[in-house]
Amino acid sequence: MSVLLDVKDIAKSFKLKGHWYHKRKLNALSPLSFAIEAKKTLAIVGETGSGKSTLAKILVGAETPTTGKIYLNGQLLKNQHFKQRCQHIRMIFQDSGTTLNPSLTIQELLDEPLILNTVLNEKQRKNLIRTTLQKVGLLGDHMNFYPHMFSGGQKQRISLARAIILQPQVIILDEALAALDPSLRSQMINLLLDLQQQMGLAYILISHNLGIVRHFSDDVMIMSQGEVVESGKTIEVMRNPQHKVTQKLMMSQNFQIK
Ligand SMILES: Nc1ncnc2c1ncn2[C@@H]1O[C@H](COP(=O)(O)OP(=O)(O)OP(=O)(O)O)[C@@H](O)[C@H]1O
Repeated sequence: MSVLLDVKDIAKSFKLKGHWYHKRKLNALSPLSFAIEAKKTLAIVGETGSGKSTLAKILVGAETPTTGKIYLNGQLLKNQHFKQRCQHIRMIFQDSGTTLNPSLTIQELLDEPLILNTVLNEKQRKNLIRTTLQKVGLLGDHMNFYPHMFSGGQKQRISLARAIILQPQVIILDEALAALDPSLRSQMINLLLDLQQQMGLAYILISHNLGIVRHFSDDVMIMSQGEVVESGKTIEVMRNPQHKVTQKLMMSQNFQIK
């Protein structure tokens, strides 16, 4: 398998407010590199403030890295090409479902990215919206409904439909499964795994929950204070955690693999 997303030496520092002769900087991310293949999932785990969201924002183009480069299919992603970036790398948040604009129908919500990013006519867009809703386990006719007519789990599926409608290659799941109860969560994980195979997607899973990370990811990166302290195959890292941050995380969740 060849590399889909190649992240090389990405770092980020924020300038903090201060006197002009005493400007302070916060290093949110020290230079880090990783690569993901299609149909694979990389989990990013770390305590609060470890830099996970900053990294995710850089990947989707919402933050500019201080240094480093990102390649998708061998092509350098330019920071200013936001449209190209958001077509290929999409993000779903924990509360994505609740942020759906309540005054728009599902059809209008899913039509927005298509109008902005494609040259499809109205009929083609409507057909694509119908098939995308079916792909995420909803009905084509749900396009005429409003967000408040859906449950939390269904709203998360609508966010997923919005994320996949432009046929992206990478989806970042930022605690996207955290708010779901265990049975809805496993349904959503199975759906995500099916879509991964069908569409050749790579996932980046940001999660605090080591149970989800173990079930869902192939590889894991453990972060602390902006640095990757441990990384490797999820099962191997969890069987034999080397770094004290990983060990502490596992102990705090009473998590053990024999
Ligand atoms: N816009 C910003 N300006 C200044 N500092 C920032 C900014 N965004 C993030 N930071 C700082 O960068 C560091 C990393 O933050 P980040 O949100 O990436 O952590 P995180 O691992 O996602 O945490 P959480 O799990 O709580 O979301 C923190 O110290 C944070 O305060």
